[in-house]
This record gives sequence, structure tokens and C-alpha cells, in this order.
Amino acid sequence: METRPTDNNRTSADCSTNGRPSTDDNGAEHAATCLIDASGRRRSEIMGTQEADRFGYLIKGWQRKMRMTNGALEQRPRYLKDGKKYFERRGLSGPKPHFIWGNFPKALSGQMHVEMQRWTAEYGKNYGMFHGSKPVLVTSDLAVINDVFQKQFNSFHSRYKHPLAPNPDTVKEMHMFGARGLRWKRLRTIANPTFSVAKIKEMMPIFTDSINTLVGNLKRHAESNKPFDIYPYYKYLTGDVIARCALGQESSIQDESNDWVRMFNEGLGTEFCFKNMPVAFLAWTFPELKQFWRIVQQVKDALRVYIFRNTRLNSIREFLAKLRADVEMRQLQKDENHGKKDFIQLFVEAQTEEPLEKEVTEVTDGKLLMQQLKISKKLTTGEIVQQCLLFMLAGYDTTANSLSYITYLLAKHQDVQDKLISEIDAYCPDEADVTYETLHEMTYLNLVVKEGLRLFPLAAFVQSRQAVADCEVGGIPVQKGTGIMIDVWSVHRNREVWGADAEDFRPERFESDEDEGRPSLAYIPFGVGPRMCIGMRFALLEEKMAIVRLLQNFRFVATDATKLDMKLSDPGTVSPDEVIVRLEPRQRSN
Ligand code: HEM
Repeated sequence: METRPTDNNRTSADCSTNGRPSTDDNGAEHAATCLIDASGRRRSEIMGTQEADRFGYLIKGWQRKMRMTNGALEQRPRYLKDGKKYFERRGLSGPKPHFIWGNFPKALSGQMHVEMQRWTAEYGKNYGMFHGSKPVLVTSDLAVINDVFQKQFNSFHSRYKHPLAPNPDTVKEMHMFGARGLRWKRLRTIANPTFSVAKIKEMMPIFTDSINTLVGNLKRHAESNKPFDIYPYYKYLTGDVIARCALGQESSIQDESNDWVRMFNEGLGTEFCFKNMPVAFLAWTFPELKQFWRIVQQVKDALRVYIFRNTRLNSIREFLAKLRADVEMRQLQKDENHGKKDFIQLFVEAQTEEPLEKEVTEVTDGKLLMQQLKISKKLTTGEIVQQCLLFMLAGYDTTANSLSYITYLLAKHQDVQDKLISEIDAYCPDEADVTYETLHEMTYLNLVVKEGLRLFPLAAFVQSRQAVADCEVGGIPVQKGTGIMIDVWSVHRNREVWGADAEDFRPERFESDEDEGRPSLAYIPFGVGPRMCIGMRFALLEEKMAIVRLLQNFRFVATDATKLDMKLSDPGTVSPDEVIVRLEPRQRSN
């Protein structure tokens, strides 16, 4: 494992990788030791290289070029003056950055998926943009995706981090999604068995029970024959399922006021845009002032919670407090045999008596030989709380959104729905027939779900990485600290791969003869590589079971109000505003 240099007298050459300087927009201490110019003077005590350069430009008007010990002149990103050239020098074009906001607010607006597709069409499969002052490489190039997410994972084990995010190596409470390096490997390895086929089969009775309650709740809409928004019902369902599987809660879906879902609904789902999170956006623009932004954010949050009684923040706090109390209770009952087999229980059983001080604070910023890292299978209390929070988050709106898109598509394509209903009637006409094995055999169901996720890769924007070392991907030089994002919507709708009807809903395109020869990376709704979605099996099973049970009982019918307005919402998923449909009772209902 790479260690950080500590000798302040070293020159930049000591810190370079492949002849290029090592830069880090997060690792302030690391940067402090690296930012020494050829004459041996320190450029910055406290900042990452990219930040330091821009800061230098802003405040002191420092040199335009930094001399490297290999004799080459390397310009550092200074988006205020020549941000566009930063990517041009790397052979890439991209949208012109604003002199303060970079490519905000468009780049992270509610319509980000639309904007990125437009940019990909204009600038090509690889282009550069700026989140504030931070350079981000956007790609829909399968060779680059392969390099970043699979082949060179050792240099891309970190997600693309927000400047105000806590240090993932040292912060006490951290979950798998935000962790990197050694800590990520440990958290992921401990969680992996929770999502094995055997474990997921054990959860099926919970899925069935919650889905049956949903079907019961929807019957009155079918009887009234009036259009209604089905999206909140899917959120009740997925919230209920994950609260039961992860936290061992009793089902509370029947009264449509699931406590956990209420907290989630209130806490999440706001549009991801400038006006909702000004401090977060400013931190991207001036990351060198991150301590200041943290204080501003804390003061703002405190005012919102205690003075303005902000529902959103209060709900998140309430949720975390409830979760922590549950985890602590389970720790006290660790040796009692209460028969619970939810995620909390599995994690509590993996917990160590001693805090993992050494391991948790181990620095994992830098290129790592991930396969060779040895991990201990232990968790701290803070990690258990965060892991459970993560699973609630990840298992809630993703699957609800996906179900909503499929409902919309089936309502709009009655021919596909007919075909699917025929398969359901043939394989599982009754509730008792809905088994893991039968669902596995239902090929058309599988194609429909796949095609829904192709057209609506709702979690595309969490498919990001951050370079932890200087490297080259698909022939493009990438500096340490650079963010990489996949434009999955463009990958999934690329006509060169999917044909002229790439924008159409046609599940048959996944039939084996047509699918043959298509690159596997052309379809990545759950991501790819070691950090791909851990909950894929869980989500697909829940979704398929829900679709089958719903179509055993109803038909989805489109009305004039059946439209799809989507926005990027706070957890990072693309969500529909609403999905208005009518339900028609089916003759065969049971
Ligand atoms: C249709 C539903 C879902 C979709 C489309 C989806 C998609 C994704 C995507 C695209 C990623 C990022 C992968 C990457 O960075 O390469 C991800 C990560 C993740 N997902 Fe899902 N997901 C879904 C459901 C779930 C569920 C139900 C759970 C858990 C119960 C879950 C847990 C996670 C976790 C923990 C990660 C982080 C993995 C890591 O960093 O190692 N997801 N998901």
C-alpha cells in the first residue's frame, strides 16, 4: 500500500507518479508535502494541488505554469481563466464553464440526465466539465468505462466525493457507499453474504406479505376505475420491504402510514438543484475554503432544525436516532436468541468488542493492490448504523422508481402487457405459484424488466469514481483527484449499439440471437466492476414479484394524464414526479 510522504523538504518529483505530479483535491496533508516547486519552495501548506493552483491564481496571481522536475511544463487547472483548456490539453472538448460556477447549475440540475445526453451528442463520448472548479471527465466510451470501473480499479476505488464529505478513511461513522480502499473492502466483504441467493430466498415471505398488502390497498382504485398516482404506493411497498429486511421492523404498510417511509419521504426526494443546496454548490466552487463552508452549513442546519423546524432535516435526524437506538438495543441483546435474521443482526454479529482504531484510521488514499489487502471481518457501532441507513436509502427509492417506470411503459404499450400477462397466466396464475424458480424461468418478464432499466437507468449518477492516482484511461491522461462520471443514459440509448429504435420500448431486443455480440458494458443499470450494486438480486426479485402479483390482479391502463416528468432528486436517482394510471381488475384475480 502507498504511504504518504512526510518529509516537507521533498520536491514535487518525490511525489510524482509516472513522471506527473501527484495531486489530490481532498488529501490536504498529502498536498501540503507535495506542493513544493522546483526551487524547493512550498506552494501551499493546506491545499490540494488543483485547489492550490486556483487559489494561488485568485489571491496572488501566481505563475501560470509549474515547472516539473522532468523538465516538462505542466499547466494546472485554473478554470477561472482557462478551464476549457484544461481538458483541451488532454485532447477533450466540453461545455464552456462559467467563470465562477464551472458548468453548474446545469451540470447538477434536476434535468442532469437530459443535459448530459445533450453534451455527449455535442462533444462526443468523452468530454470534460467542471463542477465548480473541479474537473470531471464524463464518459460513455466503453473502453474508458472498462479501464476506470474494472481494469484499473486499484486507482479508482474511491467514489467521486463532494468537497464537504468527511474523510472516508478516518471519520467514525461511514458506510460502504462512501468508503474507499481498505475500509470499503471490509464493509463490502462483510455485507456480501447478506445478498446471497440463499439469504434472499429467506426474505421472500416478507416480499410476498408486503406485496399482498399493496395489492389489497390498490383494489379500491381498481374498483373506482379512476386514474390515480401509483408512485407513492410503490414507495410504501419498497420502504416497508427494506425496513423489514434490514431493520427487522413490523410491517406498517396496511395503514399507508409507514413510519420509516414517512421519515424517508420527508427527508429525501427534494430536487437536486442550486437553490436547494447553495452551500454545497459553493463548496465545489471554492473547495479550498471547505472548513469555512462546513461551519456555514452547520450553522444553517442548526437554524433550520431549531428555529425553523425544517421537516426534512428533522426527519433525517429522527430516522438516525431511531436507527441508532435499534442498533444499540440489538447489541445489548446480542446473546439472546430472538430469532431475528435482518441486516442489523448480521452486522451486530460481525461486530468487534474493541474499536477498530488502527484499521479505520488507516489511510487508503492512493493506488492500492485491492486483491492483496487483508481485512478483518469486524464493524464498529457507527459503521453498523451507517450501513443500515445506506441499505434503507439504496433499497427504497431505486426499486420504487424502477417499478414506476415499468408501470408507465406497460400502460403505454398494451401489446407488451398482453404478452407478459400471457406468460404470467401460463407460469404462475396463482399467488402460490410465485416462487424463486418460476420467476427465474419467466423469460419475457426478465426482458421487460431489463428493457425498463435500459430506458430508465435511474441510478446512473451514482456511477462515479475519483482517481486516487495519476493514470491514463482509454488513452486519456487523468490527474489524481479528477472525478469520472458515466453518462449511462447515452450508453443505454446509443443507436450504434441498440439500433435505430434505441429510444423505443422493445423488450425483444434482449432475446438471445439479437443480443448476441452486443458488448456487455453497453448495459449497466447496476454499475460494473467490484463496486457494482450489491442489492441487484434483491431489487430484481422484489420488482419481478410485485409485477407478477399486480398483473395477476389488474391491468395498467394509460390515461391522458399518463406522462413522465422526471427530475434528479436528492438521493442521486432520477425519479418520476408522478405516474398516473388507471387499474382495471382482471377476471382471473385471486
Ligand atoms: C432497481 C434498483 C436498483 C438500481 C437500479 C441500483 C443501482 C445501483 C448503482 C448504479 C450503483 C452504483 C454502482 C457503481 O458505482 O458501479 C449502486 C450501488 C449500490 N447499491 Fe444499488 N441499485 C438498486 C437497488 C439496490 C438495493 C435494493 C440495495 C440494497 C438493499 C442497493 C444497495 C446498493 C449499495 C450498498 C451500493 C454501493 C455499493 C458499493 O459502493 O460497493 N441497491 N446501485
